[in-house]
Amino acid sequence: MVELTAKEIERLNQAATLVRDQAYAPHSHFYVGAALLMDDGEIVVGCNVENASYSMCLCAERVAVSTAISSGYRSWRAIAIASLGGVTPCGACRQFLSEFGFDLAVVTTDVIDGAYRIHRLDQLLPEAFDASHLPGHTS
Ligand SMILES: O=c1ccn([C@H]2C[C@H](O)[C@@H](CO)O2)c(=O)[nH]1
Ligand SMILES: [Zn+2]
Repeated sequence: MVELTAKEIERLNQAATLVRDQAYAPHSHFYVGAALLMDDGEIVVGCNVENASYSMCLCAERVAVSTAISSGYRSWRAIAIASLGGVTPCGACRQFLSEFGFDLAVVTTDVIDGAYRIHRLDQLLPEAFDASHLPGHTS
């Protein structure tokens, strides 16, 4: 399991909770913030972005990952997700996150009282499909 210090967890939860205020969620009114902890200690955030064409809604986790990739990052140690109830990522986001490694700490935080749980991505996505299943893959 990725080791996180209490300070790192606090910084991540704060960043995820703060960016949640930027969420664009006029349809569901379910506001989510996500924060990724980079290997260099930087934090990259994202919030959910909804659309009147519901299937186009973007989850906070995928926005954060896409922002990190666009900023030149390729790996990170942890993600915190702040929401009402401290929900775990949807199936699509579990798959999206898994592209960058299964040894990821997933911190799910309830914005009401700050209570959080720490999971590991491979626990949230057992028997995952990944690049090793593709034809021509070696190793
Ligand atoms: O882990 C989650 C779960 C849901 N949502 C968003 C998607 C949609 O905008 C709204 C309701 O599903 O919440 C996230 O961003 N992350
Ligand atoms: Zn999702």
